[in-house]
Amino acid sequence: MKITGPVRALGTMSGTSLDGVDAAIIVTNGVTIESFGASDYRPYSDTERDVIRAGFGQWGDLPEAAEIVETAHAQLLNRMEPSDLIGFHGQTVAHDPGGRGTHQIGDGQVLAEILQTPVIWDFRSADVQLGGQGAPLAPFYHFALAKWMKADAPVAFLNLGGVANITWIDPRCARPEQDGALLAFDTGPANAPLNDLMQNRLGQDCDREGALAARGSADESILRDFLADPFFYRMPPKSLDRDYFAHLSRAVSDLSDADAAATLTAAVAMSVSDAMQHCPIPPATVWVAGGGRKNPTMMQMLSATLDMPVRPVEDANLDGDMLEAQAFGYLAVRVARGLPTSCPGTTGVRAAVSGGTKSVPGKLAQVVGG
Ligand SMILES: Nc1ncnc2c1ncn2[C@@H]1O[C@H](COP(=O)(O)OP(=O)(O)OP(=O)(O)O)[C@@H](O)[C@H]1O
Ligand SMILES: CC(=O)N[C@H]1[C@@H]2OC[C@@H](O2)[C@@H](O)[C@@H]1O[C@H](C)C(=O)O
Repeated sequence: MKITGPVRALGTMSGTSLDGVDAAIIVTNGVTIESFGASDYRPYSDTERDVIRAGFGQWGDLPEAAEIVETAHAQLLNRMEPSDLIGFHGQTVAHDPGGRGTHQIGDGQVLAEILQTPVIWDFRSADVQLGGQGAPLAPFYHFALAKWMKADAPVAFLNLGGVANITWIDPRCARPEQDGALLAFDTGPANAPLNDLMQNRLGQDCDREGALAARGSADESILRDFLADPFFYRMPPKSLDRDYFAHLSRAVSDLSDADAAATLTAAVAMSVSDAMQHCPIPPATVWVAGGGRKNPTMMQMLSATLDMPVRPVEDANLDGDMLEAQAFGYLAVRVARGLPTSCPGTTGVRAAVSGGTKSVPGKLAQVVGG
């Protein structure tokens, strides 16, 4: 497929919180954003979630979990408008960039056959093979968003999913792979330890609206220990496995429910605040996407800890639930055009690289990047 102008790309994301699959249309030439299209969501059932979660931390084939991921995507995408190209992230089950690599399940060729549409997938492997972290990959999309927003001074995007990641952008640069245009890295936990606490103690999926944390007080000594973790002493780019900070849920085991939730919520704000020291200059605004922006206690703690405005991306007319899905639609178009999807400033890769594998209906997968 030769891309000369804007195409309709359908991007998908099945994130670390395992709530379900997001899908969103974006019209783009892989450089500028022309417009946003429809989006939709398909939750995983409890049984599906349990099967996928059982695969977390495993590096081998997970046929049952992979089929669940493929089927959920196929059901969701089949009920959406057709597109020219699909960007399929898959589901991350294990991530160890300095060691065993990164492992996303779900086969793009299967989706290409079912949906009769070209699919770009396996976005992270080429980056890891070239010495990168393989994550985060949304930063090249954040760069396009900063241009779309007509930002004229550095801004940051903060994604609060299971893990938190930040992208610092200098929109005065012409291209995202240019030196000094982007700095991106995972900052620490977002909702994963808090969700685990809510599940284990109260059988709830999350601290809805931050109501529990709002009633508690954060434990300063646990937070001090948390910030002493070697992860915070590493220079970016750096990335995290979802469960790297799982021990934090155990560290709060002697606290009341409310104090434990407050401590885990404060840990998110403290680690984002710690991350700011790496930004070349402070961003004018921190634009927040991901489920954590719907937690008012988390947002208040962030505002109290950071020295700049912290605003949900909705204030810029964006959909904070769909940013990651849009990102993988955008990146799919870049891969199809051979444009880079990561660079030293975003993943620590040796040089800018165009990752991804392309599968077309009826054909064997062919690597187009790397
Ligand atoms: N109303 C709400 N109140 C509090 N927390 C919420 C609310 N809505 C969503 N969340 C939190 O956001 C999480 C989902 O966030 P999101 O969908 O951004 O994660 P993800 O995309 O799966 O993760 P990642 O970006 O790490 O892959 C939920 O698990 C929950 O913890
Ligand atoms: C390996 C992996 O799937 N990482 C995810 C995860 O979820 C958030 C954070 O950790 C980020 O590094 C990444 O996802 C986003 C979409 C990214 O690549 O930009």
